[in-house]
Amino acid sequence: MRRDGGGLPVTRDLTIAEVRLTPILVADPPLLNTQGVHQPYTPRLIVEIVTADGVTGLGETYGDTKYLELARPLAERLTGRSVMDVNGLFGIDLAVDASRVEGGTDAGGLRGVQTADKLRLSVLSAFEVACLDAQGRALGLPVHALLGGKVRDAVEYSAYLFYKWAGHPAGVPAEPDDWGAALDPAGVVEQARLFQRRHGFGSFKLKGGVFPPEQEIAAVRALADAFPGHPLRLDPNGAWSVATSLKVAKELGDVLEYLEDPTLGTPAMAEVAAGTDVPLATNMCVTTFGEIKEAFTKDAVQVVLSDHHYWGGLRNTQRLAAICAAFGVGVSMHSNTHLGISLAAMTQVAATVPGLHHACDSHYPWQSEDVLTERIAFRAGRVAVSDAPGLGVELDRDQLARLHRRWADDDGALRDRDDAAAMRVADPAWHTPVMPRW
Ligand SMILES: O=C([O-])C(=O)C[C@H](O)[C@@H](O)C(=O)[O-]
Ligand SMILES: [Mg+2]
Repeated sequence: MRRDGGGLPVTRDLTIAEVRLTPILVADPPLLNTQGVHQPYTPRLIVEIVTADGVTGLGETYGDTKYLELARPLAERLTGRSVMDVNGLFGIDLAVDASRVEGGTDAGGLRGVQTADKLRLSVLSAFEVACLDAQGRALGLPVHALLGGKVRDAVEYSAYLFYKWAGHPAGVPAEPDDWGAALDPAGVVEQARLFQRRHGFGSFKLKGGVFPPEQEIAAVRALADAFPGHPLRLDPNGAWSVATSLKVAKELGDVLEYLEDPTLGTPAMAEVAAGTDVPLATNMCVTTFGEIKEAFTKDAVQVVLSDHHYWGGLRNTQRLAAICAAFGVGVSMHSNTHLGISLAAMTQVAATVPGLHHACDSHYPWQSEDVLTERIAFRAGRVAVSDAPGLGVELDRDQLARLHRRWADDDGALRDRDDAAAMRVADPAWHTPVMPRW
């Protein structure tokens, strides 16, 4: 903190002087889910908020077109506002065209209802994180201190296992990956061993809904044999009927920490919850504050996966966690594909949530690329909570420019996530399956 001649601290000028938005395309392996497969590159948006003092705060969110179309006019309205005025940020009317969103099919991301307000929050979250990062850098405080202080020094993450091909289809421009194929129980266990060797993970989540339930039951059994006593979770993104969900819960009840979104919709989840003691988790039927009352009064879910991107930032994540605690519902953390800015933000807010008793999801190990000068490390499956000012990360501008050029050079085919379109490259007859599939 600079001081004047009399030794008194000089207040910083935290007025927003500039906002920079950089859409990028990030390499992604051929990860399979119930909608299809990940495209070779996924869109993300990097937000920079620069104060009159020259302090730059960083944020990150989805980079698909519908998010960009909201972020751009928002960015133009921020100059002259203070990075301290985060409440004011959420009061800005973004005039979301609901017809562009509601009722839209979820072409990728598998994160529940599509609403105008959720789209708005998914954009604002990146600006909130950037404001908090700027505040912390200007005041010399970590973001967790701005959120009330940390209750843990490290945040545990879960190995996010996927069925995957060895590589993207022949002829498709893509970055190679060194994970190999995982299309059966042995492949899933080998992938889990790699996650453990590389990052020390002790908790394992399998993305299911890809193969018939019997095969996924066998894969989780193989994981339980390979990692006895370790927390395991399975997530088919609503691919099963109530009856199938109950069958899987019965078969795996002795080894599952929780069963995530076995079926679609709160009523069906409530039916499954009434028929099993296996805790049900969700990032599909409770993804907005408006969905909490029905789900909690029906005991449809026992764990809600937060996600600061679509819940509307770090402070809303804390609010969600407090509501979950009030109802005796657990809280964990969801992940879509993301980079280090978001991992830093996830870790800062997770550090402040007392009732966080489940390892958080993160796709970060799948991302061979990042826009930071230094990758964030998992050690013993945990990320140390940074006490550096702000988020504690620095932008690698050369990397940012390279990934932006990839986005600029794209003909539009990859600027919006579409797992079904990616699958049709390998299987032209593929269409997003009607749920429930089994
Ligand atoms: O937990 C989840 O449902 C997800 O992370 C949804 C994601 O879209 C995941 O299925 C993926 O990235 O393929
Ligand atoms: Mg999920």
